[in-house]
Amino acid sequence: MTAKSASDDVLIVHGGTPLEGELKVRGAKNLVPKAMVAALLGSEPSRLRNVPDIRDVRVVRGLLQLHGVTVKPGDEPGELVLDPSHVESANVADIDAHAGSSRIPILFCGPLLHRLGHAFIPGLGGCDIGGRPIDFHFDVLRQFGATIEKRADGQVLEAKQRLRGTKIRLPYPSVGATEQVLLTAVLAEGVTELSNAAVEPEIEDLICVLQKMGAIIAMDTDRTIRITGVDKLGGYNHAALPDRLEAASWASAALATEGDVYVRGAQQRSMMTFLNTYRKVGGAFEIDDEGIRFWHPGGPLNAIALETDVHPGFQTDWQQPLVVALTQASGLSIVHETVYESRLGFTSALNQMGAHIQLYRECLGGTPCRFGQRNFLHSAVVSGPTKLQGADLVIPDLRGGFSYLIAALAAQGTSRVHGIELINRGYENFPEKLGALGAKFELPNG
Ligand SMILES: CC(=O)N[C@H]1[C@@H](OP(=O)(O)OP(=O)(O)OC[C@H]2O[C@@H](n3ccc(=O)[nH]c3=O)[C@H](O)[C@@H]2O)O[C@H](CO)[C@@H](O)[C@@H]1O
Ligand SMILES: C=C(OP(=O)(O)O)C(=O)O
Repeated sequence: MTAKSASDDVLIVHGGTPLEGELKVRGAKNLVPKAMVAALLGSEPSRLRNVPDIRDVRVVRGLLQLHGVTVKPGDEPGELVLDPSHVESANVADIDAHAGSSRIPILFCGPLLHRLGHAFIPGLGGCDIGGRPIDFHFDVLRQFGATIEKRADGQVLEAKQRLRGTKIRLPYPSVGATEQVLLTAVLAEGVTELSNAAVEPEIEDLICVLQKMGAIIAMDTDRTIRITGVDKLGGYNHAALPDRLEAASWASAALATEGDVYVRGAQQRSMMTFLNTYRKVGGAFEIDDEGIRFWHPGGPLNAIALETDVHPGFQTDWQQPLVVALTQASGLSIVHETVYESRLGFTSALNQMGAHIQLYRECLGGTPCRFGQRNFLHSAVVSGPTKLQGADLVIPDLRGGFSYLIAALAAQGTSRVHGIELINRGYENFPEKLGALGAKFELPNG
């Protein structure tokens, strides 16, 4: 931590007050930037509604503008109008400067190859929760007919002729690689068959966007997606699905602080697995047409065994916030992280606050995963309940950061949470939302 980040980017939290009240979640961080990239494929303007003001959206907006797309606010709040009539090459140094902390630049490959015949992809950002290779992406792009040249500052891709549909089997149902295939196959010549695809709700919503543009995409029940390439796509008018990851984060905060929070926009369908787990832990919820109320019903919480997985399993981005609530459950909880090999490092700071969390290299869940026997501390035993005490915390990644906020809110005493700018990557206006829920905090430089 530099002296600058220590003093400029800090939230001082006075813990011990239950979060109570209402907030609204808008469009999903893991859909909105991708729908914005999809607009590049169209020959007409697109309208995207329910767009949150988060850093990943700002990064993609900047990258689209660098490539000649005009991006303007629409008539209603949270609406963007994206006009791709004049797509052009961008200066490599500018792309590098704009790519920032996001992983989305990799998804520009297919659309830029279709529009310009070439693309430059800078080094990627995103959360530091594992190696996060992009080998699947480049393997599939080569199968479509692209050539890829690795350079020190990024990758240069070229399509000498129209990309061709192909038959692909992903080694693992990667969200990003599935989106890469979708965004490339829709304008490729002929049919693409993708098996072992990811089927997260955000992917289904991206498919809805592409279908509105004129794409032909069929989803089978066995993780197979068939795309019939078309010659031209139009624009879309779409309201992004709400952010189920943010909704679950606030639900976990309600549980850990013994609070009661209504999350307007939260949807049962995309959160079913989370809701089942929440109920097993002892959290209460009530669903209506506008959102979901989450609360701690009093009494002890239950320890559980939890394994993260691809959809429809327990989403890995739900894991870190819920672990804070598990420190308040009676008994031993087991957490097996099977999506990212290094997503449990954030627990050491929770231990400094008084939690008892022990990490293991073994697969402690029921299913052996890719990380077993490979020296990754990817399983945890959480022993609770433990009282948490305020501490000085440095945010390691997006969800880890929100977890530290929850821990600081649940703890006795005062915490200083450093590096809160990272949270802006995926949580819109979180200080305002905390304020509306009655949290006691100061933003000394805000
Ligand atoms: C912007 C966005 O939507 N981010 C989400 C997306 O990330 P992202 O799309 O990066 O995640 P992936 O689903 O691709 O990654 C899953 C696993 O596949 C591995 N892998 C992936 C690609 C590849 O080329 N090679 C490879 O080995 C990764 O290292 C990881 O272990 O899905 C993740 C899993 O639901 C979520 O946690 C992220 O919030
Ligand atoms: C891991 C995450 O995002 P990203 O893929 O953008 O790093 C996340 O949202 O928790």
